[in-house]
Amino acid sequence: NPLDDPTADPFAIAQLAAATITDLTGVEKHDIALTLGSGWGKAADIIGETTATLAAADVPGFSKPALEGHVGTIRSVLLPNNKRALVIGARTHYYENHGVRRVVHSVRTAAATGAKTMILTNGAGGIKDTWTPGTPVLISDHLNLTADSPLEGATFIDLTDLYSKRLRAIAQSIDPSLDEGVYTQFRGPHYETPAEVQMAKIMGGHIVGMSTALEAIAARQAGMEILGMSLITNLAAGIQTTPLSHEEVLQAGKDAEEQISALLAQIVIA
Ligand SMILES: Nc1nc2[nH]c(I)nc2c(=O)[nH]1
Repeated sequence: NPLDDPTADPFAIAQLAAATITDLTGVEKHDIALTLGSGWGKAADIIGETTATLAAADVPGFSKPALEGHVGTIRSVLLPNNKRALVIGARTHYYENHGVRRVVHSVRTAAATGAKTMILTNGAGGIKDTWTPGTPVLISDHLNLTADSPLEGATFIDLTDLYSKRLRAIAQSIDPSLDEGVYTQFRGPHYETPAEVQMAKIMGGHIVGMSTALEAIAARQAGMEILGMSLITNLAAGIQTTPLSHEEVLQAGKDAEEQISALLAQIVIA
């Protein structure tokens, strides 16, 4: 992967990836980009008409996803409002240890295709005990516990309103029942101990996950407006009495797919 060369320029590789996407999809410019996390995969099918599906591995800087069941694709979707959505189903997680440049490459590539809005979705654990598995929540802010950043050098970037209040208001106008919470990105791949979940709670976190925060910082650096949404697929360790199971996580995502895909379909054209 060209991004594994420490002397490479990640922004040049994002431009190359964007040019490849334009060539392979025949679409000059994309207006909005979505990264679909666990449980959100179905959204791509219903937000509009997919006119091209690329294998992520065919686009410079992308690689085969580590999560089973996550087909590594990049899709160009024509929305009902004639805008173009780039749907990235090929997230690289920080826990794969390929470095933060690979984690945020999809966001930088989306920006290079012209997208001004970045929708970051994920599956996550819930700390609020009023949430049940299958509940989608808006991300209002984040706690970045990776001790890392996609920014290099003296790039001091403001992160206030990182998760756009304007886009959250649009989402809540579509579904007034949507709650919101602070997303805590842990490095993973292990889940948190109950004590670590309590630590996140004490620090003001409501959601625990292993993605999104670093991608959001890179999206802000690229000047994009960001909407983050988590599908609470399990209550975080210690919040619920039974131990976590990956199967439960996958099932909760499946059950919620219809509702959250319909929600996204309305948000992208709002
Ligand atoms: N860190 C963390 N990530 C997750 N992803 C999913 I799905 N559930 C969890 C969780 O409970 N903790």
